[in-house]
Amino acid sequence: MKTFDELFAELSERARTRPDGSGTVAALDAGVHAQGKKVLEEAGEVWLAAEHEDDEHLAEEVSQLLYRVQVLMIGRGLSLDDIYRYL
Ligand SMILES: N=c1c2ncn([C@@H]3O[C@H](COP(=O)(O)OP(=O)(O)OP(=O)(O)O)[C@@H](O)[C@H]3O)c2ncn1[C@@H]1O[C@H](COP(=O)(O)O)[C@@H](O)[C@H]1O
Repeated sequence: MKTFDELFAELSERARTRPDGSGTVAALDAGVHAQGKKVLEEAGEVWLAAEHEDDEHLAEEVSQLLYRVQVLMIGRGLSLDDIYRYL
């Protein structure tokens, strides 16, 4: 189990060290267009799960959306503070 900030730190480290076999490195290399499509895809799955699935399934979909948003943020070079100053 990890928090939003801990996942962001882990993904930032993946971006920095680029370990073999990392899905995050592949997602970053795919570029902002592919990253944005993933965000939209996961957002749609969250919406559908909220309407039709149980809490467990919904929570899993939300976790995937958060992951995809973090990949897009790191791809564009945004930090957590860049976001938090608007919350
Ligand atoms: N939290 C996640 C996470 N959430 C979602 N995903 C990716 O998103 C996929 C699920 O999304 P989809 O529904 O689009 O499934 P899919 O279409 O079969 O996936 P793709 O073929 O598009 O990859 C998963 O198979 C993962 O590839 C994640 N990949 C990694 N993490 C975490 O990120 C960290 C770094 O991971 P690596 O970079 O892979 O080492 C680790 O802590 C992981 O647990």
